[in-house]
Amino acid sequence: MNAPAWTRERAAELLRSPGPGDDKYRRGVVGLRTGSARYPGAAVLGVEAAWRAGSGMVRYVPGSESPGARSAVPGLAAPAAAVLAARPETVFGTGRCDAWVIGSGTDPALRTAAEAAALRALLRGTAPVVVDAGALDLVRGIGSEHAPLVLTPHAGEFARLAERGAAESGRDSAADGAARDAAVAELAAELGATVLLKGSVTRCASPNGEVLHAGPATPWLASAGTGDVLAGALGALLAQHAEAVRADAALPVRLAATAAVLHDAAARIAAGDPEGRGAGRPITARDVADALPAAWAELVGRVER
Ligand SMILES: NC(=O)C1=CN([C@@H]2O[C@H](COP(=O)(O)OP(=O)(O)OC[C@H]3O[C@@H](n4cnc5c(N)ncnc54)[C@H](O)[C@@H]3O)[C@@H](O)[C@H]2O)[C@@H](O)CC1
Ligand SMILES: Nc1ncnc2c1ncn2[C@@H]1O[C@H](COP(=O)(O)OP(=O)(O)O)[C@@H](O)[C@H]1O
Repeated sequence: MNAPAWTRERAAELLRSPGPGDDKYRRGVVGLRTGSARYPGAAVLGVEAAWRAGSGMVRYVPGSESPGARSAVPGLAAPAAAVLAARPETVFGTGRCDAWVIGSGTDPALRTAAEAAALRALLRGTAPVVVDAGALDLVRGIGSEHAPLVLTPHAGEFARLAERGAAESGRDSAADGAARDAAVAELAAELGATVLLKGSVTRCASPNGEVLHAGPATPWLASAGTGDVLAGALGALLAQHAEAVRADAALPVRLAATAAVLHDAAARIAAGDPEGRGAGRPITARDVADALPAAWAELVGRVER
């Protein structure tokens, strides 16, 4: 049986617009502990997307790196400086957060013990956490008491996490779609976490076996950094619904699929590819983040395409 497609209409129902009783805190505070000396750009992309997907406040907390951590290029700005330059609205340092994004732009091989402990504390907290890229390996072994988690692996990361061969979880094809759905649902059940497997079709599974499809997305999305944008946007949506997420175990998988639909809608606008079949023009991850507000308006029906 095919998993249901998460439609634009269903996604729009979860895009929460502010009302007169809102303030920046009530609208949702998202914290990002992402990026590194090696990958400062990933921090910028996630922060940008978190703002552009409707957060009331975005906090950025640089991870602690060993003194020997090397940037990819000597003299490259540290992630916090890059975030500040790109988005001065961002609030730096710790404070109350309704949801977290961790792992984007980090390499587990370079992680310090102090950083691992700080990330495990978030994973064992109460605020929902988007677990991306270099933090995915921390999920195994945190125990059964943990925050609502949404893991966002690409196919290579999924294969490592699920301890499967890449061929089993790699490229999208209709023939093995059902097997891939089953593999994503199995991992979600095993880890007690929502799993969002990125690809042309993004597959989202809840621990209780619900699987939703978003896409196929515009193939222009297959570009470095767009996953960092997705993680930031998903963090924003989780922060906006954080209280409901703690009460309703079915919500994270729907928010994950909503983030994927919003992300694709932004990429289609940026690329000039409304049908999502590869018409239009090349885009960058930053273009996708910049188009999130227009995609939001399009989904909630405030503007024509
Ligand atoms: N501007 C930036 O700072 C950017 C930083 N990035 C960060 O770079 C780090 C490394 O991420 P990567 O994904 O490149 O490397 P990884 O080391 O996680 O995975 C790449 C390996 O997985 C395999 N693979 C299989 N299926 C794949 C798929 N569908 N997509 C990608 N790889 C697949 C590749 O062949 C390759 O061997 C992450 O922390 C990521 O967040 C990237 O997001 C790119 C942009
Ligand atoms: N062929 C494709 N068609 C449409 N979208 C794709 C395709 N391949 C990848 N994507 C999307 O592009 C994004 C890539 O994310 P990811 O692999 O994490 O990249 P990065 O780590 O460089 O940010 C995901 O949202 C994924 O769903």
